[in-house]
Amino acid sequence: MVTESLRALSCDSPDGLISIEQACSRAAAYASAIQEHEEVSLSHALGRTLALPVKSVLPLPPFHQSAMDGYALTAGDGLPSGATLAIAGRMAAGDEEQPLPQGNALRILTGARIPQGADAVVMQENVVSGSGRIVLTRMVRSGDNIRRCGEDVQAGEVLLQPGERIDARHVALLAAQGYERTCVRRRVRIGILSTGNELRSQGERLTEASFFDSNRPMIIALARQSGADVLDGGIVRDDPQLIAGALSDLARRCDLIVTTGGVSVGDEDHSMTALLAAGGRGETLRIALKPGKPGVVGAIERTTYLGLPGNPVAALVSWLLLGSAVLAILDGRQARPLSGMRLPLMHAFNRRLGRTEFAPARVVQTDRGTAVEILGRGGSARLKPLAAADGLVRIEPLHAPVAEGDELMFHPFRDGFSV
Ligand SMILES: Nc1nc2c(c(=O)[nH]1)N[C@H]1C(S)=C(S)[C@@H](COP(=O)(O)OP(=O)(O)OC[C@H]3O[C@@H](n4cnc5c(N)ncnc54)[C@H](O)[C@@H]3O)O[C@H]1N2
Ligand code: MOO
Repeated sequence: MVTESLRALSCDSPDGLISIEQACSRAAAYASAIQEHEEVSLSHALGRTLALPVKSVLPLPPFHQSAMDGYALTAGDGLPSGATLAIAGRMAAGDEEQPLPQGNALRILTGARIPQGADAVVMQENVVSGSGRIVLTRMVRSGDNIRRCGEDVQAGEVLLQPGERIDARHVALLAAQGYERTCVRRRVRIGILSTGNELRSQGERLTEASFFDSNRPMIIALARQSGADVLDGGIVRDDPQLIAGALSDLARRCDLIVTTGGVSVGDEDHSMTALLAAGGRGETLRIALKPGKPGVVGAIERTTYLGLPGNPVAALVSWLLLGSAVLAILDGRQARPLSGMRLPLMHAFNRRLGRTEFAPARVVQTDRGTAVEILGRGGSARLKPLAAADGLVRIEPLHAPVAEGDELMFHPFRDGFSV
């Protein structure tokens, strides 16, 4: 096995395969951050990237408030179980403050302002009430069940940094501060086209040797999931001049152009030639990645170019890795690694050493707990296993063969699937 491993490695290394990290930084080197900002209402902020820091204008909570339904009282150095207090009034959330006479308690509900003089709230479960009074059944201490003004957020502190991708949690924080609008970066504009004489758009008639383009709809969907505006460049035939024309046209209107197909070594692989003919610059990559070995990265003036492989699973994996690195730069964000967890593989998986491999996999429950099962092994052109999978497993270059029970990193599609 060792001899076979060494042979596999020595085959790959002279090929000059670069690591995923090197490929991502090569791709990212052709991108620079979009500078334009715009103001959007909070209801349109989801998925957008903050352009400026957000400072708090209010302490949160804005006043001392009750954390429980119960009774507000003055505990001082502590009120023992058995202490009896008259109920002097009632305050629900949103009510004006009521006076609290010394030695009394005030019926109080969660979220209500703590009245002057009170320093604790006793939960209603910890009293016996009746005839307008309460008897404590537990010791009550000063500070019990009170949310203090500013304990969450202090006025004037920086709450969110530029580059933060706004999700529901950030919307909640901005809303709690009373912000109606927020300043975000302009959406990234991505032009997407497919190359290949064999490809047809949905609705077109298929010939004997043609089939429907699935990459462009997939990349459009992925780009939209990541919050970009998309320009659909259609299908372009395998002709370097035609592809160059389409690239020049998109370069005038987009921050990033993504093509699929034509990045390998075949006679009809024209991405690099077309990029140069369009006045661009760039390089062909050969990455220690399976699927997704070939790729072209570059730029036409200020527009970044990403040429992804034609095989659909390869296109998807390359987009998740290279696409996310480029988008992070364009959008002024930190590139986030795909989220994931380690899970055991439920079966052995034989493979060659040398490349990082991503494979569609589903989560299964076995007698020994949660595990993953690889689907449609090795098929970088197969869509059905991809659609049936819960995510991708990542196998490291030197992990071969993979034994049953070996732990692999599993990246679920639902989190981190948009880049
Ligand atoms: N001699 C070699 N041949 C190949 C190598 C290699 O190293 N040496 N690499 C293989 C790998 S790995 C991949 S991945 C592909 C990448 O090829 P291209 O990016 O040049 O893509 P094409 O040849 O144009 O297409 C590959 C495959 O994918 C189909 N395809 C293309 N576009 C679409 C689309 N929009 N929707 C659906 N399917 C698409 C295309 O018909 C081909 O079947 O090269 C290997 N070859
Ligand atoms: O690496 Mo290709 O990208 O196997 O499908």
